Amino acid sequence: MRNKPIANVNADLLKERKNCSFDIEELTNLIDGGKNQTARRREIENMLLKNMPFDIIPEECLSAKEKYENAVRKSVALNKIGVELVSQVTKAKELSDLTLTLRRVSDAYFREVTPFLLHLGMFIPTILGQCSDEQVAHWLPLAMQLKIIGTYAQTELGHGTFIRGLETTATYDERTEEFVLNSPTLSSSKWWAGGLGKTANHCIVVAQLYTKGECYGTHPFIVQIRDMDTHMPLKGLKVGEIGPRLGFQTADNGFLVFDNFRIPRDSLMMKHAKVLKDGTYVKIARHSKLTYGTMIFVRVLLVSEMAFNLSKAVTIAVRYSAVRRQSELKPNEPEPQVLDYLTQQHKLFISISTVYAFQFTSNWLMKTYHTVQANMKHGNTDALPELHALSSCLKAICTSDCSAAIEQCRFACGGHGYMISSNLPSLYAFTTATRTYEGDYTVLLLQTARFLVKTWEQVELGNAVTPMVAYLARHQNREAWDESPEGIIRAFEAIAAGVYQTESVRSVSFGQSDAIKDVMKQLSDLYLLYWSLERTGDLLTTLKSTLGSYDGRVYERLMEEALKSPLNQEPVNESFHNEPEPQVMDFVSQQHKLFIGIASYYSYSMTALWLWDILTKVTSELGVGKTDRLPESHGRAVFMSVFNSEMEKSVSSLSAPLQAVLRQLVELYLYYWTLEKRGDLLLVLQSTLGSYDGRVYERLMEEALKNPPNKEPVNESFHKYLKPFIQGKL
Ligand SMILES: CCC/C=C/C(=O)SCCNC(=O)CCNC(=O)[C@H](O)C(C)(C)COP(=O)([O-])OP(=O)([O-])OC[C@H]1O[C@@H](n2cnc3c(N)ncnc32)[C@H](O)[C@@H]1OP(=O)([O-])[O-]
Ligand SMILES: Cc1cc2nc3c(=O)[nH]c(=O)nc-3n(C[C@H](O)[C@H](O)[C@H](O)COP(=O)(O)OP(=O)(O)OC[C@H]3O[C@@H](n4cnc5c(N)ncnc54)[C@H](O)[C@@H]3O)c2cc1C
Repeated sequence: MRNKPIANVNADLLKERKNCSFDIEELTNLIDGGKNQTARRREIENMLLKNMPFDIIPEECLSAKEKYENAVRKSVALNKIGVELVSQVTKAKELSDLTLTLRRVSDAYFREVTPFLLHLGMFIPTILGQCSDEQVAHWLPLAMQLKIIGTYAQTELGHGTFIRGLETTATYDERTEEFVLNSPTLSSSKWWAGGLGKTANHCIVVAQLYTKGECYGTHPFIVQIRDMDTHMPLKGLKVGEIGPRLGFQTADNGFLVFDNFRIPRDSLMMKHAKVLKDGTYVKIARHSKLTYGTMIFVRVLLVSEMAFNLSKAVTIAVRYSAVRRQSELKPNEPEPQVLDYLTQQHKLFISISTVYAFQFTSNWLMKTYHTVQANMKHGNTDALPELHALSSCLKAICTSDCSAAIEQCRFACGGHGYMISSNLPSLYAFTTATRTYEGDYTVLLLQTARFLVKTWEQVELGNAVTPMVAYLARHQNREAWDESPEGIIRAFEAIAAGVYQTESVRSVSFGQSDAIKDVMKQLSDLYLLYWSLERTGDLLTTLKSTLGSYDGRVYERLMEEALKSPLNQEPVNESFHNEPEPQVMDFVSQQHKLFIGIASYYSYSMTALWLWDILTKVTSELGVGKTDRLPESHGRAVFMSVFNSEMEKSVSSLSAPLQAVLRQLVELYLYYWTLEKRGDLLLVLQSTLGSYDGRVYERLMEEALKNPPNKEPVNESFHKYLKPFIQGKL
């Protein structure tokens, strides 16, 4: 693991490494958190790697059954050493460093994941976060020493996102002082829990708690599911593996069905609520969502997990790009390294800076998490809503960006990137799942939006808000976003970028050499510039805001808009009489994801027919242009115009309703891509720099003079605040 000299290193790689402008060891220390941490990490890694058995046949060449068995074999070997190491540690910081090192080694050890992932990642954290002190004293040593192996079964066939809709019931029977677990419907079957299929003998089960005929909502229970000796499922349970999936092949994700399965009263995890022997329900928590605590913890963890997984993918792709040579640029000269192509750098360098963005943000987020936890120990839950919003938003964005970036890394490796042995497909499969599990991307962004809207209301009322969202109250920033979902999301992206910038500057401000500082600054700038270019359309959008209009008629405009709402077009909504659960198809965000697929299908089929006739012409046209973006726009324009015209030709003989549907698809395709690429469109069409007459400087000045702040020589805030402040009278 240490940078030992290795024989037969590729000459191009050696050359690239010699060009490095900074000391690699210094950067390694920065990432690890200091020299001592680097040394300790290497010591543990070397010890583990020396003592662990390796694969004889590559994991990917085994059958599903063999893969699972091999994963258990390796997990046991790793955990045996892990338990030993953990038992030697006394300080909390050492334990957290060790746990991270074990997690990272485990990552290098398994191409897929260990079946113990949920035990370490959710079972133990839930014991810590949801059990009473006595329960922790009982369960934690058993779990830490792996005397029991647990998992976390919350999701059911019918519900993952909507936790309050879970159907598994835990009904208290005061005669026997037991809870009775039942799965009343097929859709209430627990589904997905990692390690449940074959490995775990204990399980945290989230179920609706009933006592004395009342339902008190979802609560976590700790439940033994298999015999400790025979490992057979206990009577009253149906348990198994859910079947092949994308990635997670060795995680043995499972299902679990209860049939009048009895568990003792103290199986209820009683930190936040308890049920007394006589069945009385006692609420302890000061915040109703404290039972969701493990999810927050894992969302926080995932930011650093994404940094790590992307760092692996981009290291693979950058090394390979240095080695790979392709195309003849000048006759009789060597083919260039693909890393030298600007387009290749465009694909890869953003991933490098993203790794640092995620890692610095993750360090900060973890600190914030611990601070909020410490406050909650003293009964103060004030910061929990913001932590929830922040961890939801950062989890959603980093998992989504990470899987997209890993896919870019794979593209950057051409055909060989498709090979399982490159590890890029496995990295992609693992990270793309993170976008869904522990809270779906869209759903978590909507949670954050909910928090931002509430904060915005406070800002409007002139009330104080927390420092993280204080920018909402500043006039200039208010103009940088609007109240649309994209605007709200963008505002939070701005926070993430801001954290990265301040944290990276803080982390490199002492100790580190100028060379490292320069590189970190470049990476930070790249990240900010990349995203401001990616989101040019958003940045250029006009305000479109009821709150930020020039004339300040905020309340009038809010009322006008409210009256336009379809909900206000009928005095009583039908949900008053009847409240069906919505189909996910009814969510506009879901339709946004799906309908473009239908429209694209028709667009591609129409264009394919047309393309067949004029293949040669199109091929030469697509060759025009020097960057990725122009041909992409060109290709899209071709799809749009062909789809539009060919569809018109072919629908004329169809019935009117079908014609209408097909025309809607054309419109959807055109509008979708207009919105997706509005940055490109606005840059081309509404630019001071790209006008037909080339009067760039004149136009820049004209635009500047139109700027409202230039309409008055001195702003009134000078008299109100700045002057008294300067004169010491404030
Ligand atoms: C290796 C693989 C491992 C994978 C494992 C898994 O996937 S395990 C399975 C992982 N599964 C998932 O991750 C499932 C994802 N689903 C969920 O997390 C939730 O069901 C939900 C958050 C979407 C909605 O929950 P809901 O319907 O109960 O809530 P609501 O929307 O009606 O909002 C009411 C209020 O509650 C607030 N609030 C909400 N959460 C929190 C919180 N944690 N803290 C603090 N506050 C929170 C919210 O802001 C709002 O506040 P306001 O505005 O009234 O002041
Ligand atoms: C690899 C993997 C491992 C997992 N491991 C575990 C585990 O160990 N334990 C466990 O309990 N669970 C586990 N899960 C389950 C996971 O937590 C859920 O799949 C996840 O929370 C999403 O829920 P869902 O599947 O019900 O999706 P749904 O909520 O049904 O989502 C379907 C679509 O509906 C949309 N949608 C849903 N609600 C809304 C809304 N309110 N507004 C707008 N759009 C909405 C979503 O955006 C999505 O596009 C795992 C899942 C995976 C993929």
